[in-house]
Amino acid sequence: MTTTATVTAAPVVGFDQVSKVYGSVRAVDGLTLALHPGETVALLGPNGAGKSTTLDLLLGLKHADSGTVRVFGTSPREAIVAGRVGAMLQSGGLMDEVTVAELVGLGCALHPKAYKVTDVLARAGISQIADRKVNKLSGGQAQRVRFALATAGDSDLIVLDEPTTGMDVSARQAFWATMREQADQGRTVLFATHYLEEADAIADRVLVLHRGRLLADGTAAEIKAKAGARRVAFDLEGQVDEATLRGLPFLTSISVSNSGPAEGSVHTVRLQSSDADATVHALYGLGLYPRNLEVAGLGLEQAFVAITAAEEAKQS
Ligand SMILES: Nc1ncnc2c1ncn2[C@@H]1O[C@H](COP(=O)(O)OP(=O)(O)OP(=O)(O)O)[C@@H](O)[C@H]1O
Repeated sequence: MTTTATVTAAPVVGFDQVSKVYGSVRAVDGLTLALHPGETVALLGPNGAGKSTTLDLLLGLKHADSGTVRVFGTSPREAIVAGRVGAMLQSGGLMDEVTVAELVGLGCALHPKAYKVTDVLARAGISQIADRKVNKLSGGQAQRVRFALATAGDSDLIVLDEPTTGMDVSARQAFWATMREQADQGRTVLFATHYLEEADAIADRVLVLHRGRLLADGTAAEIKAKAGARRVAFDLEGQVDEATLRGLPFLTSISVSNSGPAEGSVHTVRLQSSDADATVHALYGLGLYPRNLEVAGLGLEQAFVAITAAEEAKQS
């Protein structure tokens, strides 16, 4: 992978024991992490986990109560003034009474390493609405304008807070194709999302935040493995005693649905187990004959739910 980022010893982003407190809420709690050049990193976490606060700290929009935030080895403000960071935040921030072209033109004018306005509009897929007033845009179009502002110049780090919320499927695909190009040119991309399939498909690295702390940090495959559980699915013919199935060892969840042509003829069982081999062994031990048996790892979404639920259980 080529890199346009200046090679320095400092990471692209460095958080060292960073905390941010609102009253009694520790939105970010002793967070330490480093992002490296060329990485595409997804920031995941349930509502209120501290994702937006983390991005605001990184962009210098909020200040840490303790710890240090460095961006390219400098303060966030210095990095932004130098044009090294492009950002797309969740909502607000678009001036109403200007056209799309005027607003993007302003974004370009403010960027020390700006691209041509027409190129920025084209890349974000908004050339055709360039003359439209910003307050007349649909939600998905407004997101594209925010994306255009985040890519108005040649930044080394692009920060995106829930960038595809409100975009339709094709807009979302086009958005990620553009983002991939940015990453392939060596830029570091950090995005917060609730769409776990996007994180799975796009990110080289996934950070899971929970109550302001880093709960997991690795590739999507590592996060899935960390959840430890596997999915098992099979069909059972004839009458099924659900209570017996619920007694299988190592289950973390189970659902039984009627899937045959006649009521009660075939049941499809889907379960999660922390030891799938032992669960399946016990199933045969009950004298049952599972058909169409499938054993698979967890998807990122299921792994995320399992990891955060386990942490909730530990803390309560
Ligand atoms: N300005 C504020 N004043 C008080 N509390 C705040 C403020 N901003 C955030 N919080 C609280 O800090 C915690 C973290 O919020 P944050 O918005 O960073 O989470 P998030 O992970 O981005 O959530 P979401 O997925 O819902 O966008 C939440 O409990 C939130 O209520």
